[in-house]
Amino acid sequence: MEFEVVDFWLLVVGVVSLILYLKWFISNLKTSLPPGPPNWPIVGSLFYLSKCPHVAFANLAKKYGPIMYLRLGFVDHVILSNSEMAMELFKVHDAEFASRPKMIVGKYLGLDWSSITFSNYGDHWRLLRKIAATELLTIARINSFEPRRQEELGCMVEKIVEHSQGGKHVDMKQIFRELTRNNICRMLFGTRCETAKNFTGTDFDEFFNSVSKLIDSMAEFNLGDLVPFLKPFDLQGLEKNMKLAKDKMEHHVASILKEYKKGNKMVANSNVKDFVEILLNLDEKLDDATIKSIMVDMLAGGGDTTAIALEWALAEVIHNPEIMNRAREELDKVVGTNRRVHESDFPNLPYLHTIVKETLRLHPPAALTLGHLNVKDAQLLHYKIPANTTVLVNIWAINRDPKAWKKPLEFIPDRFLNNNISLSGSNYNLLPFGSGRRGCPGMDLAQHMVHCALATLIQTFDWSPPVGVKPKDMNMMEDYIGAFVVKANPLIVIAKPRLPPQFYKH
Ligand code: HEM
Repeated sequence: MEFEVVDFWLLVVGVVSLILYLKWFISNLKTSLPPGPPNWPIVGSLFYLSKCPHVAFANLAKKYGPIMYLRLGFVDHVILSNSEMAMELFKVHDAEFASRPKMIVGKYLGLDWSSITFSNYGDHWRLLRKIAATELLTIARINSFEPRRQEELGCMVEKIVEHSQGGKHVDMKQIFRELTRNNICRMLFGTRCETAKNFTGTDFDEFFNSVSKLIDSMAEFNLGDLVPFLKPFDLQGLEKNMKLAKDKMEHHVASILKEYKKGNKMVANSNVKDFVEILLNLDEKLDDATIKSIMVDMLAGGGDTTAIALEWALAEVIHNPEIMNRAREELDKVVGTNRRVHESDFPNLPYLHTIVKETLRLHPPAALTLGHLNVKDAQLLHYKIPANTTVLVNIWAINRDPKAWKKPLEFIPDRFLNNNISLSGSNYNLLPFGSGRRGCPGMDLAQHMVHCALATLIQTFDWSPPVGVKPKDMNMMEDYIGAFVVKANPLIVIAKPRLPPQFYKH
């Protein structure tokens, strides 16, 4: 009898243990890490990366799938490479993955991780995003700066004429950089970069060069970020250079801020409010450090990204003359040839919109999102994502996914005619500005700048590739510099004025 009772209880314990084990086993199976390449001791999967990480990740994804785990040094990374996975992140788990990895570059470019871009998901970031969304980058505010953007376009047109005198080739990369940098400076503090120099001694070429150096260091995987015990040694010398660049960058924004605080607005009698003025007069009083970090966000986020998009857009329409002709026909029909195109014409220029969308699909300046980080253990689909994983979305791979786009490597603006696929991040097959709460707050401004400049260029000049190069033979190769996908060869072209002389005087 006793034996029977013992047997019974042994059986119960055995069955319960088996059930618990099976449950644990199945749940572990269900929440394993995503698949990925082998991880070697210390270096992890670093060997699989190349100069163009977005291309390396896209190639690895062909083997391991659209959600992939890599350990880079000591840091867990997950790479998402298709629209389903992007939707899973941005729509289903957006808040859980809304923090940022504490990368060394954030200390310098993000002024101690205090900028919108580099700060963690929390109250400070929320306040800054709110200010950006409700005070600085609203459509009404963007529109209030249209006269300044038009003046800048006038300067750009004049410069192109000057540079192309006698049939000389024009370096558009340089021209676009100046245009977008001046546009952003004029929103921040009213004046062009050169004028700011006369006013405060601020050398904005030096400022932007410092920012570029800091952004360049983002493109290089910093060993100090990946292998924490190597951080103090700064083996690549990156941190030393970042500190130098940050000191210059901060000095320049501080000198502008100082003038404003003394009551010296740079453009007297203007009824358009500059960003710095707005930031100094908010109901929530901001300290200088916060104002400086927002200034850096705008100057760093908005300058070169937009210039790169413009360079690709103009390169593609010169490379595809039939597209250029159709865009010009549309402009001539809607705007005519008696006045320059205005931003108010945009709703009537649907073909122009398709060119901009197609440019940002095929050539998204930011190939990867910035790192998204989960502070707690989380899941994406049924995969386990350990706390403090850096999640990157491969925008470049998604925008050219053959499952989502027909002939994905061809430049076909028509694919956006008669549909309302938008660039705003609601279509997960097209994510040049990211999506969700960490998506780009400057996307409307960027689109205004690109549309307006491209329309003006197509309206006012005839364009051709350098002598001896046919449009179809133009070099459209990509390179990855400073965390951006740029044209490997700067766009150097021939521009011939096509309208009466008054169009070219500013
Ligand atoms: C064609 C131009 C631009 C492109 C392609 C672009 C793209 C992006 C992308 C992909 C992100 C990262 C999203 C993520 O991590 O998920 C981002 C973030 C950001 N962008 Fe842009 N951007 C552009 C223009 C601008 C402009 C004009 C500004 C401001 C004036 C700006 C300010 C920012 C800021 C502050 C962030 C960080 C947002 C956050 O962390 O909350 N960007 N942008």
